[in-house]
Order: sequence, then C-alpha cells, then structure tokens
Amino acid sequence: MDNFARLLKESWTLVEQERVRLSDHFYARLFLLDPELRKLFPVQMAGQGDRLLEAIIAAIHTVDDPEGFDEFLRALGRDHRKYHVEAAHFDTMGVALLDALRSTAGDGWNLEYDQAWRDAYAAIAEKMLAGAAADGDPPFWHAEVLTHERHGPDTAVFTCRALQYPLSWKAGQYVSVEVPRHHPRVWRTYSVANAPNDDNVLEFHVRTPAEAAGWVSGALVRRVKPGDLLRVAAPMGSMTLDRSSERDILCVAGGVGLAPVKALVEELAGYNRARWVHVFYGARTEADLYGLDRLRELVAAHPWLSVTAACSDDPDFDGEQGDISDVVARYGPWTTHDCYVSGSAAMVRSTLRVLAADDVPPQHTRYDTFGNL
Ligand SMILES: NC(=O)C1=CN([C@@H]2O[C@H](COP(=O)(O)OP(=O)(O)OC[C@H]3O[C@@H](n4cnc5c(N)ncnc54)[C@H](O)[C@@H]3O)[C@@H](O)[C@H]2O)C=CC1
Repeated sequence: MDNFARLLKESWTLVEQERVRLSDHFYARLFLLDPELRKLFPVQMAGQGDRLLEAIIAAIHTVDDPEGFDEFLRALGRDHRKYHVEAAHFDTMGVALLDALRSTAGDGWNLEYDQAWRDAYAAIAEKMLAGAAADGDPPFWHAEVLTHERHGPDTAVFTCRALQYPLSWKAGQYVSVEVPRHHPRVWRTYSVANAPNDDNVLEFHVRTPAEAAGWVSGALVRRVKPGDLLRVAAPMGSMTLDRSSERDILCVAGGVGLAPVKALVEELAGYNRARWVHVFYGARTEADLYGLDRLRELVAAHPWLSVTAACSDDPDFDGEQGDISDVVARYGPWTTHDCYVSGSAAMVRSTLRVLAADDVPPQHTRYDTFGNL
C-alpha cells in the first residue's frame, strides 16, 4: 500500500466509529455554506448520511486499485447527474467534508491526513465530473410501470419501460430508482433482474418487511401499480459477465439477491454453449422462493444450467436445508469457477469465506450487496 492510501485508511479509523456525528456535521456545514443545496436533498434527511459515507468508504477502499477506483467514480459521477449536481457544488462539499473530518477526528488529526484527504477529494471530484461530462445519456430516464406482482406481503416483482431510448445496461448491473409521486428526491439502488433487451424494459425484485423503514422499497412493494411513473438513473456496478472466460460459473443468490443472478443467466442464455452454470438460490421458506419457477423454465431450456434451491427456515421444504453459503460449501470445491454472489451483506460475507477456503482467486469472484460488507 503506498503512503497516500495508508494515510487515508489510517485517518479513516479515527472517525469510523463516529459516522453519525460525521454525517451530521457534514450536512450542517454544507447547508450553512450554501443553503441552496438543501433543495437537492430529500425533505427527510434520515438515511441520507449513510449514503454519503458509503460512497466515501467505497472510494477509499478502491484507492489501491486505480482502475476500479476510476471506473467506480466515473459511474458515480454519471449517476449523480440525477441530483443536478454542478461543478461548484463539489467545491462546497469538499470544504464541508474536510471540516467534518477534522472536527470528528479531534486531536488525532494532523496536517498529513488533511493533505491526503484534500488530494483524495480533488481526485474523486475530478473523476466524477469527468464521468458526468462524458455521459451522453439523460441524467435519468422516466419509466412507466408495466406489470406488478406481489409475492407474499413483503416482496414484489415488477417491470417498467424506460421512455427515452435506449437505456443500456449490462446484465448484473444496478440502477437508482425514485418514486417521485410518493418520495420525491429519494433514490435507492436495485439490481436490474433481466438481460438488456430491445424493448427498453427493466425488471426489479424488491423485498421489505412492513415494519422496516425502507420508504422507497415500501412504495415499490405496496403502492406502485401499472401505469405509474418512476425515474431510473445511470446503470452501475461491475458484477458483469467476463465473456472472454471459459471457466464454469457459480452463482449464489440469497432472497431478492436473485435479481442480478437472473439477469446474468438470461444474458448467458443468449450465447452460452460450453460453460456449466450452477445457480444456488436460498430463501427463508419455500414461499419466499418467488423466483424458482422462472429459474426452472430456464433449466428446462438450457442443458448447461442447474439450479439448487435451499431454505434456511423451513424444515418441511423438500430440498436443501440451511443457509445458502453452507449449501454451496457442501457442493464445492469451486476453485476453477467464476463466482457471482448476491444477497444481504451477511450472506455475501459467509459465501466469500467459503470461496476463499476453496482457494478461488479473488479476481474470479464478483459480488453485490446493498449493505456494508
Ligand atoms: N433487490 C435487489 O435488487 C438486490 C438486493 N440485494 C440484497 O439482497 C438482500 C436480500 O434480502 P432478503 O430477500 O430479505 O434475504 P433474506 O434475509 O431472507 O435471506 C435469504 C437467504 O440468504 C441466506 N442468508 C441470509 N443471511 C445469511 C447469513 N448470515 N449467512 C449465510 N447466509 C445467509 C440464507 O440462505 C437465507 O435464506 C438484501 O440485503 C438486499 O439489499 C442484493 C442484490 C440485489
């Protein structure tokens, strides 16, 4: 690790445990510096601070990998066009961020850390602005809901058509979604659950228990109906297929983490002949395996595909029992496979441990989770 990365990571440990204070300070300072910026954010700021910090953490963790860092920030810049962020706003955010870091870290902060963060922030802002400037797409797409199916009280599968052509994404990527009618200016990310197609139609899988605070997910599961308009922003994420690879493929999905895995399998259905593809799909109960019928249709049509379903909380289920990571471990080793993992942070962590124990090279593993790992 070079000195720059070391300084960033070392200084981050001073504020890591104080995230709430850090984000409170950041927003207070930001809106004091430029009250106009308040209009770009949702009325309710709860949860917004986590998002900022997640982006910062992701950025400092990719600083050792210049190529990944570059692509991540360019995509983030493209995505941020939906907020109408301008170059001058980045300067103000930089001032507020440095101020928040200094005051949260307290006595442990020093001039070297200050300079490292200034340099890092300048690089982040430059790459995000370059990504935004190079993007010929609209800042977001309007999309009309076509179908909406409920699977039990907490889960929905819906499709929508993007109204400006084309919305190009790669199987395995995710997009931000806004439900302007119910929660304006609040965006949440969801994986696209189908392969790119000429109809500009995207499918999403959303799950949120009624008691959870997820506003956007709650609206998408319980309130949205065909004909409603959503907004969808720039596709992001690198959990995509390596077309040059000849290795067999392992996909592991937990719950609605099935979404990107289904997209990958549908994409493979368009060209794959020679690679064996094994999908492991886990849910709590049999009733929660909402995507199994579609997977079985794909298995019937493609001899290279197999699906193993498991339930972690349903002793009557006539199939594999246990957390999906344990089931994957029982069927291994997966040493020579390309591996794709998608689900909750805990599920992804457990599965990555299984793959590491099988000596799968890290560069052959791609994963997605919408929580902190
Ligand atoms: N909606 C989307 O497009 C996407 C969602 N996700 C994430 O997927 C997650 C799915 O959540 P739910 O459907 O509520 O799934 P869930 O919490 O009901 O879990 C489903 C299965 O995952 C496995 N699992 C869960 N916790 C585990 C642990 N600690 N160790 C090992 N395995 C574990 C078990 O097999 C379990 O049956 C969410 O965190 C979501 O953010 C990820 C990618 C895409």
